[in-house]
Amino acid sequence: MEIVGDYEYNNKDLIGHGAFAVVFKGRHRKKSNFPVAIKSITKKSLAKSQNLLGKEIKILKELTELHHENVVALLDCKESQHNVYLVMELCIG
Ligand SMILES: Nc1ncnc2c1ncn2[C@@H]1O[C@H](COP(=O)(O)OP(=O)(O)OP(=O)(O)O)[C@@H](O)[C@H]1O
Repeated sequence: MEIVGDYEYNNKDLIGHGAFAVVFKGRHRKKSNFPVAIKSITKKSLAKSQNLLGKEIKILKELTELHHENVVALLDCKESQHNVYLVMELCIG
């Protein structure tokens, strides 16, 4: 299991990938019935897309403030030596 703050994911549980990130299905470490999506961005690719990521975090934070059922909330942001992680509510369907 990979640990991201209060959350964890298994490398096998890949959901998808976008222009600069891979997204895994994960969960809260203490609440196993609390599923999340963990977006992992390598710092290498960050160098190319720093502006894009900055905008995405800003927008996600603003949207999270709305507490709207149709808007995915950003739960946490963490970084390791090589990666930046965005922990979000998991969208199903
Ligand atoms: N919160 C989430 N819940 C469930 N699946 C998600 C979530 N966020 C992303 N995904 C899945 O991971 C894939 C990649 O997401 P990501 O945000 O990296 O890229 P994208 O939005 O598809 O494209 P781009 O990189 O161009 O913005 C998505 O297509 C989706 O299938």
